[in-house]
Amino acid sequence: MISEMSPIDRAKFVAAKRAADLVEDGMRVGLGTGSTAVWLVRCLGEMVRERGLKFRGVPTSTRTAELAREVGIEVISLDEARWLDLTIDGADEFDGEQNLIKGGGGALLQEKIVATASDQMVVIADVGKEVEALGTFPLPVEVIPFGWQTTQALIEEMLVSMDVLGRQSSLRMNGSAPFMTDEGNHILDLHLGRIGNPRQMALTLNQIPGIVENGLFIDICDIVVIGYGDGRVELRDINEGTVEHDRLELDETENLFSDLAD
Ligand SMILES: O=C(CO)[C@H](O)[C@H](O)COP(=O)(O)O
Repeated sequence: MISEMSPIDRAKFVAAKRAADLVEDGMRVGLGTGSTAVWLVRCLGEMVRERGLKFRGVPTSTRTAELAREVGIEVISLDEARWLDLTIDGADEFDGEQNLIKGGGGALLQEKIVATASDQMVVIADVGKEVEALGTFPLPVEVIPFGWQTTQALIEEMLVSMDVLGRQSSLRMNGSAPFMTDEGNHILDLHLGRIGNPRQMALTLNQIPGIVENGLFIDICDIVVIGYGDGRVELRDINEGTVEHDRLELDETENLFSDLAD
């Protein structure tokens, strides 16, 4: 029931629900990873089952692929799709230019490949993800396991040369073992505090051997759909320069939530 949802979950849900309405018959759609993306996939599954929506989804992780199949979405690989109409995904942070930090769920590599192969990337996020400058959320960097400590040392040296204040990094763990991505890599989380020049940071990081990809998404996101705990939704389109306001009626949301929770 909606009353049992925390404001943050409600905010994630309404953003996901609004973004699901952007999916049209015949589209090839990238499906993100994370708790907000879970709502998206459930909403889309409901639209497939109840309204006969016909689209094909390209998941950005094995978790999302499993859920998508479970809710009745036709799943194809990126190579089958080749190019996508739309990707809808969550984010850990977004700034006023719609640059992002992603990878909190460890799926940044597939997420970046899929988003880059899309005509449009739509981010769904609760309002708490908006920041003035990226970097409060630790920046995830995917590294290959071979020599990861050397890669970590090179990253820390690079941060010193870039005069970045926060230079600490930590290997992401899953219990007592290093976290493994879908590609069998590790994640280093960089505790930077504030990233003054995200574009330069993204380019410089990717020049270090051993780094597969970093979680900075620069100039990739076209639309951000921001959800609020009271059911309000704001849709910002950076290319069109438009801002649209909407509100999901809580009764409607409540019904959807209890249906989808089943
Ligand atoms: O980048 C991601 C996964 O790699 C997620 O999109 C990001 O972590 C946001 O997750 P959530 O919707 O659970 O807050």
